[in-house]
Amino acid sequence: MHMDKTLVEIDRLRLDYGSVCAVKDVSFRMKAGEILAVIGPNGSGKTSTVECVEGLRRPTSGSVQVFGVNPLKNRSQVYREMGIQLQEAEYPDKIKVKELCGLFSSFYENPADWHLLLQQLGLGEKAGRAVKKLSGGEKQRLSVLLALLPRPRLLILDELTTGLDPEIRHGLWESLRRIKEAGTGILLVSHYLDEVEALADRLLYLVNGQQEFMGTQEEFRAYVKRKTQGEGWREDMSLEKMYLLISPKTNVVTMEGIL
Ligand SMILES: Nc1ncnc2c1ncn2[C@@H]1O[C@H](COP(=O)(O)OP(=O)(O)OP(=O)(O)O)[C@@H](O)[C@H]1O
Repeated sequence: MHMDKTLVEIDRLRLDYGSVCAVKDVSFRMKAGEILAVIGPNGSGKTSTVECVEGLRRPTSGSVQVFGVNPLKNRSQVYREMGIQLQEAEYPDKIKVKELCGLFSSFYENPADWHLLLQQLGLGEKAGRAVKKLSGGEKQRLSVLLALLPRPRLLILDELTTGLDPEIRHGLWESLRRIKEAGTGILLVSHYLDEVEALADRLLYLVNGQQEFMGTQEEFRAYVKRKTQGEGWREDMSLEKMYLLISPKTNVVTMEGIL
């Protein structure tokens, strides 16, 4: 296994979209066999950061290395060992689940067994169904399956379990733990902090493109306690409660003036 290997190394990443600075000064390393969760409010730069890792965006400054190379310049090499969960992929109207699995498998030299993955993800019965006709949760699971086909060393998941029922969510978490134990690094973008709490070894917390915190869940606990100076603090707080305690307050819509 590649347990001791650095998978991702980001140094002082900055990404501007014209006059908008989406990512300001982000630096971290990610190792094989760890789950790193990227958290933060809407628009805080999570997807932009991850897209730099995927080699889809050119950093304005700073450097990004994946498997020791620049993912922008070596995309095909990197993609052989990177699995990306595509959120809003459009597929031909009539393509069936099994056809899509076969097609994606043909991209890789040694793909994972998609028949087995279909069973494991509870999609065994849907092999002959048109992808367009799957439910939201089924499409979501199919996107995870496609990301696993390259037997990735690095798996990138954006909003993994949106729209999934509790049983399937928990089943997926268990699968991810096994995948991690086998040495795959998982970069997880999520607003579901119960999911992050259950899975992540380390957290990258972004606010306005700035890296506010990077460290383990234990370290995050200490960080929140320090930052709030104990105000509103409780020792048994969930990650979500801690997050709410320190997150920038946004306007709350009330029904006054609407009704
Ligand atoms: N293609 C683009 N062109 C211009 N601005 C963009 C573009 N993509 C993102 N942005 C802006 O960059 C900032 C960061 O966006 P990004 O999508 O990385 O945030 P995010 O943390 O992933 O948000 P969310 O939680 O809503 O998915 C936001 O202000 C967003 O409006």
